Amino acid sequence: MNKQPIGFIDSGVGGLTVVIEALRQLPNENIIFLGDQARLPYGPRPASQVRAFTWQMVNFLLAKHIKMLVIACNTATAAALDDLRAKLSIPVVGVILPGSRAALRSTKNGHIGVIATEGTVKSDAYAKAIRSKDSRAKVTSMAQPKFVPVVESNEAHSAVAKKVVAEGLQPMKRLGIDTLVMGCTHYPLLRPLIQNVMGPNVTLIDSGAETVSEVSMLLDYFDLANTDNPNPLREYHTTGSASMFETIASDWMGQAIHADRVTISDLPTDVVTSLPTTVVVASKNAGKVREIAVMFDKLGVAVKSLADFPELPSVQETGATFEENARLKADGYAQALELPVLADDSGLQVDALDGMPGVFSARYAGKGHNDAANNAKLISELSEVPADQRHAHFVSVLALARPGKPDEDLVVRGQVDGMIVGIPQGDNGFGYDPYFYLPAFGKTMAQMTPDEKNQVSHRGDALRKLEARWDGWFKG
Ligand SMILES: O=P(O)(O)OP(=O)(O)OP(=O)(O)OC[C@H]1O[C@@H](n2cnc3c(O)ncnc32)[C@H](O)[C@@H]1O
Ligand SMILES: [Mg+2]
Repeated sequence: MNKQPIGFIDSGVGGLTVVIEALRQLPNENIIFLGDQARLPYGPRPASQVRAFTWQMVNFLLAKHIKMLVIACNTATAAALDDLRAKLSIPVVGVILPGSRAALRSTKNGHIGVIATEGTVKSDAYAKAIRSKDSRAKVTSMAQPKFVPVVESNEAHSAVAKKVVAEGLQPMKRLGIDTLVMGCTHYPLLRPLIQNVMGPNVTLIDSGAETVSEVSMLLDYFDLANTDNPNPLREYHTTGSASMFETIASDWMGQAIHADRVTISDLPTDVVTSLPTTVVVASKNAGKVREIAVMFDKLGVAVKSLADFPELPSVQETGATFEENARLKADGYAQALELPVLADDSGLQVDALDGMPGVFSARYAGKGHNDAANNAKLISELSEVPADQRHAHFVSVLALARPGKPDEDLVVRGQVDGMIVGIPQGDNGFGYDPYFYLPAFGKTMAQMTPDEKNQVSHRGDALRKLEARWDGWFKG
């Protein structure tokens, strides 16, 4: 379960058609909406400018820690979806593909009409998406530049709207289409008028509603759904007039809506780096990566490990302390990958062995070392030491590094105390776990479930310290 909000953006109020559907289909989700009414309409603008505006809105939402982004705007989807997907690691959902799929499901004669803004029509995004699924489909697209201004000036129910819609759709009527995609999230507000002009034999496709079905599926797929939320968050922001937004939104959503104004100059111009959406755990030890991923999963941050970057040269662990090695690994990989990197350097310190194996824990057995060989050496070194004098400590030092800032790592240390037993017990965990006995729990670390281990272990201890500080460190 993930309690972070889902972010929705649109050029204006039109994207609320998607939000309304989200409220219906996903009532437990926290929702933040931003409409860029001050710079509306997006339709006639060059794609590069739409992309730049879209990024500003996205940055605003990233700073609010969204777990998924919905581009509730066809023009912005056509201009920016690929770019956003390439650079963000939260799932990004656009409106064009879901709308295209629905149109293909609906059409019987294979001729689909699309009405959209100039930008969307020019991009040919619907025709491309529809034909990529069915190359025989015939798609006729037409720009309707007057529809968005009618909706945004709260005229959707007026005689003006009726005239604009009737005139705009005349050429569409003669084509023999049986399905019409409302390829702009503003258009569903004009739905009765559009249906009236097109007649009962043409099925209207509301891309927004289809989009929410896709959102719902992705929430399940990425295990991001919020299943228990008695007081869901509903936040509405506009770069234009809050009262105008409130009037249209309240009328349309059938309830009083409160909106906040965000001035354009307050929209971040750079990609927000306050909290990353992906962290690379710089470890080749799968056991460690599994334990660390638990915390980031909870924070909604995607985790990659060195296994995802097989070409990367290894950083040598030449330090004399856990901290030195953790920093070497975190900094080395962060500079190479240009991503935030978390490294763990950890090990076992046995009092009777003067703190050995310590930083040599992974390679204690020397050449050809592995867990079994390391454990065998440990037991042989301790063969003369009585059971009640085998005090030992697991230590984990975590270093979090950002590219370009090697001197500013966030470093935390966790520890757990126990005893080394002569007979291994338990199959969980990794490394020295079957020999590390915790008297207070009456079992070894390898007899604990992953959850239990995380609650008592050196790494769990360090991760909790990291979690408490990492937000401030990133923003600082
Ligand atoms: O350096 P990376 O790639 O992260 O993986 P590694 O296994 O080499 O990791 P270290 O250099 O930090 O060495 C830590 C060793 O200490 C041991 N160790 C650390 N944490 C442990 C844990 O939670 N349970 C059991 N053994 C652990 C284990 O043998 C590890 O290989
Ligand atoms: Mg190592």
